[in-house]
Order: sequence, then structure tokens, then C-alpha cells
Amino acid sequence: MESMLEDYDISPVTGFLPSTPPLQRLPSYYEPWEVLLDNFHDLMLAGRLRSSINKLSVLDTSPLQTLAEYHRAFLVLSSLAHGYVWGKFDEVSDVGRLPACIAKPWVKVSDYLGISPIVNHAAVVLWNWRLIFPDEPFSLNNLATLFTFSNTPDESWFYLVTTAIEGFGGRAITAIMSAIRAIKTGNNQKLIIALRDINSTIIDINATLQRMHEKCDPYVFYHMIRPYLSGWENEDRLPKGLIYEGVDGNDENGDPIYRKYVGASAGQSALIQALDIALNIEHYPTGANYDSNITISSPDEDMGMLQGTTEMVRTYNECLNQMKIFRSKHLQIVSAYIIIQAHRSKGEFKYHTPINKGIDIAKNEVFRIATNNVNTNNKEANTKVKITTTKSIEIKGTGGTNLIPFLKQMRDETMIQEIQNFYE
Ligand code: HEM
Repeated sequence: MESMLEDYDISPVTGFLPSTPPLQRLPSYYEPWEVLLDNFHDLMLAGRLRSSINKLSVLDTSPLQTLAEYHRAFLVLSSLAHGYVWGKFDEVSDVGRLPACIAKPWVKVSDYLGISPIVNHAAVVLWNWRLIFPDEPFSLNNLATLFTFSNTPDESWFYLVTTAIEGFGGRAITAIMSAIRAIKTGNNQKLIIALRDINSTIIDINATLQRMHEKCDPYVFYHMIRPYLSGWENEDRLPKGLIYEGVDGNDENGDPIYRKYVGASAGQSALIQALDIALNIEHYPTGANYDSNITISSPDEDMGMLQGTTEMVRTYNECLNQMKIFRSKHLQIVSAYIIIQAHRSKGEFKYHTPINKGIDIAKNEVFRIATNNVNTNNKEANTKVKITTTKSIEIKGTGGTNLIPFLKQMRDETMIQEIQNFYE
């Protein structure tokens, strides 16, 4: 089964993160891109990034050969594109278009990789790291980034905490595969071992997530990092989206065709989604009806059906509990890094093109997470796992339609106060 994972470019050790460090430079034909990236911060400071990009010629993507080269090309082009669009100090008049020298190869590389031409979690987290000491193991204290927009250690830390989570989170993918195998062969003992592995991985994920605060300052994040990761959908600075020159041409009225995409977020992490799916945690949009009348099987009735059932249910519930802790910690991060910052800055980005919607955007984003009901409804599972519906009802209650009930459940009075101030 592990070799099946590799068929999908998933490593049994590092999961969705490539098991060897990403390529640091493309073959020499692509030097014009690489040289621009080398000089990215100087050009931006000099107000010459956009004009330098405009002078590039369109390079052919057919010399790209390996997957690692495609990953590197995607990172380079995404960085140049987002620097072009969101870069400070440059004139803002022509940001509604991305020149063909970036747009054309970016779309080709994205098509090859099966992703959209917009900066994403894969570019800045999965394909943007190196080992400081190559002969030492993968760990947060041996990681560095290849590229940051703001040239700040805070931005590197923001990516690397997530890179570390993806890297050791790979353990969970292998454990999920053994859990599937154990279920197929009816081997409860192996299922318990797999669930324990999943649980210990989520515990590590939560501990690492908490380390975000150590070296990524919320102020720097909000004002200097986050703006570069924005996309061009629901974006008031680019209401129509962005023209990818030389790619889409014009519509029947002769007007240029625009593209709209949302920007980068760890919400795109396949690891967290895989954990949700494996543990049967479902997400519901605001106001959606979910089945709140699940019959709770009495544990006594189900216990003893199979040897080890009690332990299995206990371990499974512990996994659910750790996922709940993950979302609680994550919400605290969102509060510190977005809500409070938006409130303090009254919607103005100090180091970036000012926009008026800062607070609205933050409100919408937080509202989106807070109203995303997390449900661990095991309708598909057989009776022995149905016992866990006790837990699922508890978790369902935390979604709610407003952030406050969630926080009340978390008993986080300080944050409740902050959020109440924010909404006033
Ligand atoms: C400074 C750090 C972080 C901030 C400010 C932040 C902020 C956000 C925001 C605003 C969203 C909702 C909007 C969207 O999906 O685009 C989101 C979603 C999400 N983020 Fe983060 N995030 C941070 C770090 C992380 C890390 C390290 C992870 C771990 C991999 C993570 C995992 C997720 C997931 C899985 C979602 C989707 C919602 C969910 O499944 O609960 N985030 N984040």
C-alpha cells in the first residue's frame, strides 16, 4: 500500500511534502527568472521590480523535465507574479494585468501540475525549504526557506512551522493506510496501533502549531506578509480579477478576459483534509442542516462485540479530541494574527497599499472558519464506532453560527472580549 502512496507522489515518510529538499535553482535556460528572484527585494525597494519583469522575454516551458523542476518553476513564477501585482513602492496603475512573460509559462506549469496559477500552500510551504545542515534530519530547527516576499524571519517562520507540520504529519498518512488495511482484514489490534499513531501525530501537529507565536509576530504577519499571499477573487483592489496576458484573449465584445482565484492558505493543506476524511469529520456551511438526531448507541450494547473495541473507541475519540484542540488553537491564532491586527489598524495596512476593507475581510474570514460546523458524524461507520456519536454531538455544538458560542465553549474569556470589542 505504501508504494501506492508513491504513485500519487505522496511519501510514506513525509506525506505531501517531497521527501527530498526542493530544487534550489532551475537549469541555466531559466536564469532570467532566477536572477530576478535573486534581486527581488532590491528591485522592489528601488521600485523597479515591475519594470524589470516587463522586460523579460517569454520562456518556453518544454525544457522543464522533472517534477522537482516544475515545482521550482511554479514557486519562481508565483513569487514574481505576486511581487508584480502586490509589490509595494511600485506604481499601482497597471496591476490589473500580468504580462505574458509570466502569465504564459505560469499557466503552462500550473496546468502540468494540475493546480491554479496563483500562489498557494504547495508553493510557499511544500516546495520552499532546504535543510540548513543536509546531513542532519528534517526538523524545525534544521529548516530554512528558499524565498520570502518580505525578507523577514517572521515570514520564514510562518512557512517553516507549516512545512514541519506537513513533514512529520506524513506519519499520519502511513498510519491511515495501515488503519484501512487493518479494517479490511478485521485486525482490531493493528487498527488500535494505527489510531494511536494518528493520535500522536495530531498531538505533535498541535504542539508545533503553538510554536507559530515564537518567531512570527502578528503585526508583521498582518501588514507585511499576508498582503502578498492575497489572490484576486473578492478583492476590492482587483474587482474584475486579473488579465493573464497572452493566455485567454478577449471575449465576444472584444474585452479582455479576466481570471479570479483565491490566494494561499494552509486551508489548502491536504494533510489536514486527509485527517478529517480518515476520522470522518465533516464540515458544514453556515446554516446547513445536519442530522442532530443520531441515536447514541449505549456503549454497553456495543462493547464486547469485538475484542479491543473499548480501547479502539477510546483511541478514536482521543483523535477527535486532538482535532478539536487543533481547531481551537488555530482559531486563537486567527484571532491574534488577523482579527486583533485588523481592529488595531482600523483596516489600514501600514506597510502596504492601503485598502479600506481590512476589517471586513478579517470579519468575513473569521466568520467563515467560526461558522464552519465541524461534525464527526459516523453515519457510515458500523455500530461499534457509533459509540463515538457522544463525542460527535459534543463537537457539533462547537460550530454554531457565531464565534462567541464557540469561544464560550472554549472558555477563552480574553478572546471573547477581544472579539466582542471587534464586532462593536
Ligand atoms: C499565522 C498563522 C495562521 C493564520 C493567520 C491562519 C489563518 C487562517 C484563515 C484566515 C483561514 C480561513 C480562510 C481560508 O481558508 O483561506 C484558515 C484556514 C485554515 N488553516 Fe490556517 N492560519 C494559520 C496557520 C495555519 C497552520 C500552521 C495550519 C496547519 C497546517 C493551518 C491550517 C488551516 C486549515 C486546515 C484551514 C481550513 C479550515 C479548517 O479546516 O479548520 N493554518 N487559516
